[in-house]
Amino acid sequence: MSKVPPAVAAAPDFPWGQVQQLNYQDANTGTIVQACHAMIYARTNAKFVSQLPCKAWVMMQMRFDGKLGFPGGIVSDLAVPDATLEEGLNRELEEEMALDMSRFAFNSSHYVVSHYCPRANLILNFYAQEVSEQAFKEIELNALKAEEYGHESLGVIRIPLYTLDDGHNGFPAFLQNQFAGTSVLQVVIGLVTQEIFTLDDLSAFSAVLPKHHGYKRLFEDAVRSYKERKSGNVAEHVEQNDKVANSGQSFDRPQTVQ
Ligand SMILES: O=c1[nH]cnc2c1ncn2[C@@H]1O[C@H](COP(=O)(O)OP(=O)(O)O)[C@@H](O)[C@H]1O
Repeated sequence: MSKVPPAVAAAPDFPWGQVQQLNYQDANTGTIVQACHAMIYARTNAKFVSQLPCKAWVMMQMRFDGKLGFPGGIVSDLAVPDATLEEGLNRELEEEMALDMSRFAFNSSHYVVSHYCPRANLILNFYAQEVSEQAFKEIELNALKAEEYGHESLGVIRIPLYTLDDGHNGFPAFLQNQFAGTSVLQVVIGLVTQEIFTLDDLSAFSAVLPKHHGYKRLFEDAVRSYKERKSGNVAEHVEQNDKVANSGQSFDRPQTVQ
């Protein structure tokens, strides 16, 4: 029988201070390893134990490594060399969650933000898609039938977006889990850009949000550039259903978005 390795201390925090935001074009034309992750959510009037408004159902998953993350994965080992990020994301979601591509395929209109992490030499792209409550429940149930269920993914979860009377249990306690990659940053960016939480709502959780250098700036930059892009007030351009293929250009100096 193999010996169980001793438990080691928690992995160091994600190096927020080094992480840079990229614009969509730079992310989509890079040759650096890319990962895409997706937030699927439904707005709801449902209440937790008939009392606390849930605001929305937002899906994450328990990963094989014991951390929470959004469904998705590495996409730059694309089976089809010129495939777009969204094609890679959709392939991952089909494998990981058996997501029905005839109804819920992601495209560039769902794009939210990209971050480059020099330490891992990895670009992390983030998408969000709203579905109906009914569709959300179907997606949850269907995820149990996915090829990777029980391997890469140990099951989808809903984020508890309410706070219990003690002021800690619910969302504040949830934020104290361990999160893969940039996913805790993506949680707050997703909630605010998708207008599930306002900035005021979020400020109530400041005591339990990461305090590390760079984290707050990354959050603010992401929200600002998302809003500018959606209002059409920015040079960066993400057209629905466009086909920006990996161009094979080198990509050694990612640019931050101003
Ligand atoms: O939800 C997420 N958001 C942002 N980064 C993540 C998330 N989940 C995993 N990561 C990071 O992305 C990288 C690839 O992740 P993942 O394990 O999903 O891909 P893979 O299953 O294709 O290997 C890892 O470095 C991990 O830290």
